[in-house]
Parts: sequence; structure tokens; C-alpha cells
Amino acid sequence: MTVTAETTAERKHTEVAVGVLIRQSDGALLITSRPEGKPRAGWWEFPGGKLEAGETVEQALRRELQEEIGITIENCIAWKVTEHAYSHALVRLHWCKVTQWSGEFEMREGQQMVWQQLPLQVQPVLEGALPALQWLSQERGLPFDASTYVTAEVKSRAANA
Ligand SMILES: Nc1nc2c([nH]c(=O)n2[C@H]2C[C@H](O)[C@@H](COP(=O)(O)OP(=O)(O)OP(=O)(O)O)O2)c(=O)[nH]1
Repeated sequence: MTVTAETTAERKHTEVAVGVLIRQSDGALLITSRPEGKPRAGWWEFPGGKLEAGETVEQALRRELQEEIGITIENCIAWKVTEHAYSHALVRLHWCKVTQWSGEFEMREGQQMVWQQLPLQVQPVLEGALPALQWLSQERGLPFDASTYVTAEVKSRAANA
């Protein structure tokens, strides 16, 4: 089927809760890699996942972070809402800042985790995460260059995969 503006508009958003975990001691951000078996496996993202029926953003984020990285969030500050259209999905990302959590980090889906200062030293990063990186950079008075996170070549390879 040819995707037109109309069919795109009709596609339903997938609601996603995303956590920006900020380490108190130095402001570093938690970035995780996407596990094998998911679209864009190995790409870097902020931890989170899809809302299940009846869940609030905070409930979904608490569940996802327990399931995926083994910690329990103690606070969750609603920050921004963004949208991104992938070839396979139209997502609405509900961004939350998290500065307090309990438990030990445990990557339960075989992912990797890294604490990063801006600009991130890992790539490629999911396109849907770029607006959050841009805002975080602005907040910190740092320059932002999307092309360092996902090159045109990697992007086109992913789009055609
Ligand atoms: N967690 C996360 N998801 C993001 C980010 N940026 C971005 O575009 N997304 C998109 C990618 C996916 O299309 C969607 C999250 O879905 P997912 O497949 O990772 O969620 P999930 O863990 O609930 O997965 P599953 O139940 O389908 O296995 O949001 C980000 O920074 N973090």
C-alpha cells in the first residue's frame, strides 16, 4: 500500500514513556542500547517502553524500568511530549526526568548501559531521542549537532531494512 499523508494521519500513535535518568553527583545521563530482536537493535536510547492499556506514563515508566534495568524510580517529573514517525510506527514519546531511584542496575534484556555527559559518545542514537538531546544540550548551554548521533548513511540503511 502506498502511504499517503492521509493514511499517515490516520495511523494511531504508540504511546511511549521515556526516562531521562540524571545522576545527582555529576549530571550524567543514563543511555541504554536496544536489545536484540527489537527494531534498531544496538542503537542507543533513553530507557523506557510502551504504555499498556490503562497505565499512566508514570506507571508505565516504573514498570518498564523495573523490567528492563532493575531499578525502581522514586520520582518522575513530566518534562516534554514529542512525536516521531518511523517507517514501522508512529510514536508519541512522553519524556520524564528522573533524579531518584532505588535498587541496583541490572540489564535484564542483555542491553548495555552507559552514563554519558553531553555530547554523547555513543551512536547511532534513535532519531526519536534527538529532540530530547537537543533540549538537554540547550539547558546546559552546549551545542547540539544531530548528525553526530545518526549519520545520513546509517539512517537510510535503517529505513530500508
Ligand atoms: N525507550 C525509548 N524508546 C524510544 C526512544 N526514542 C524513540 O523514538 N523511541 C521509540 C522506539 C520504539 O518505536 C518505541 C519504544 O518501543 P519499544 O519497542 O522499545 O518498547 P517496549 O520495551 O515496550 O517493547 P515491546 O514491548 O514492543 O517489546 O519508542 C527513546 O529514547 N527511548
